[in-house]
Amino acid sequence: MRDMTLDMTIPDGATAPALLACQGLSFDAGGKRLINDLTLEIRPGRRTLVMGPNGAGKSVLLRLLHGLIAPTVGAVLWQGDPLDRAARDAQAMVFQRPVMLRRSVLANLKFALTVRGVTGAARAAKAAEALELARLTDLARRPARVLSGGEQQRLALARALVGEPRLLFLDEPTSSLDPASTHAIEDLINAAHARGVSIVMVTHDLGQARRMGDDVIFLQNGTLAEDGTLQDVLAAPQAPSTKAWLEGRLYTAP
Ligand SMILES: Nc1ncnc2c1ncn2[C@@H]1O[C@H](COP(=O)(O)OP(=O)(O)OP(=O)(O)O)[C@@H](O)[C@H]1O
Repeated sequence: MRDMTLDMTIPDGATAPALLACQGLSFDAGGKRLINDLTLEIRPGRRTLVMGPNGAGKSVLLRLLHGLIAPTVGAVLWQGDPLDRAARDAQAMVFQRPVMLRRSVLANLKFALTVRGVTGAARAAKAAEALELARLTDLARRPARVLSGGEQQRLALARALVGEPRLLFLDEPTSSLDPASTHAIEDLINAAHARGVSIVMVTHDLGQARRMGDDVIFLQNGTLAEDGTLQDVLAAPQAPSTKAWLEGRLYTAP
């Protein structure tokens, strides 16, 4: 895992240049425009939440930002340059339902390290450290697929973090977990954030948003309804759709 001393060099995300940015980003599929003319920035050292109603395009946006799908119009920039292999290697993504190798917990972690070129004693040490961090040491030899949902998600996070990403995408990582497992995942995410990992997370959970969010991006029908600091947006939402969503109402365009 990352050296704690690195924390001292992390710039204040509120003023630092964007880690990720896009301008006029659009994505079409199935004859529909799913993401429409999005311009936004992800700032380093921040926990950015992506929120909005079902079908707003949150998952599609995450896949675009992570380079899993290519935009129809526009480009995603990583520190000002087009997304390339090196930029993608500096990122990781955890999905709502993690996909595990049909091998042990430890083997899943070792595989992730091997893919990143970490082998031998360094791999063993990093895998052990990740097991400890995710509180999975006692389950190291268990087949990953028999773990509970919460344990699997802790493993998915540990597996994402062994690559020491600078940016971690999370797509509703706790939506199928109970409160205790949710807190364990939130603790892991916050520990990574404290070590300097920037976070972009989709969530529907306002309580989680209040616990975890620095910035927020609100989507509505593939369009940016509103973005800003979470505090500002929660205190005084500007877009009617954001206001309706926060009040638990169905938004109908005027
Ligand atoms: N490859 C695709 N082809 C056609 N339509 C797609 C494709 N991928 C996503 N969609 C559609 O795009 C819309 C946005 O999907 P997306 O999964 O991003 O929504 P979301 O905001 O993450 O929703 P939820 O909160 O329900 O997870 C949906 O209507 C979905 O059916």
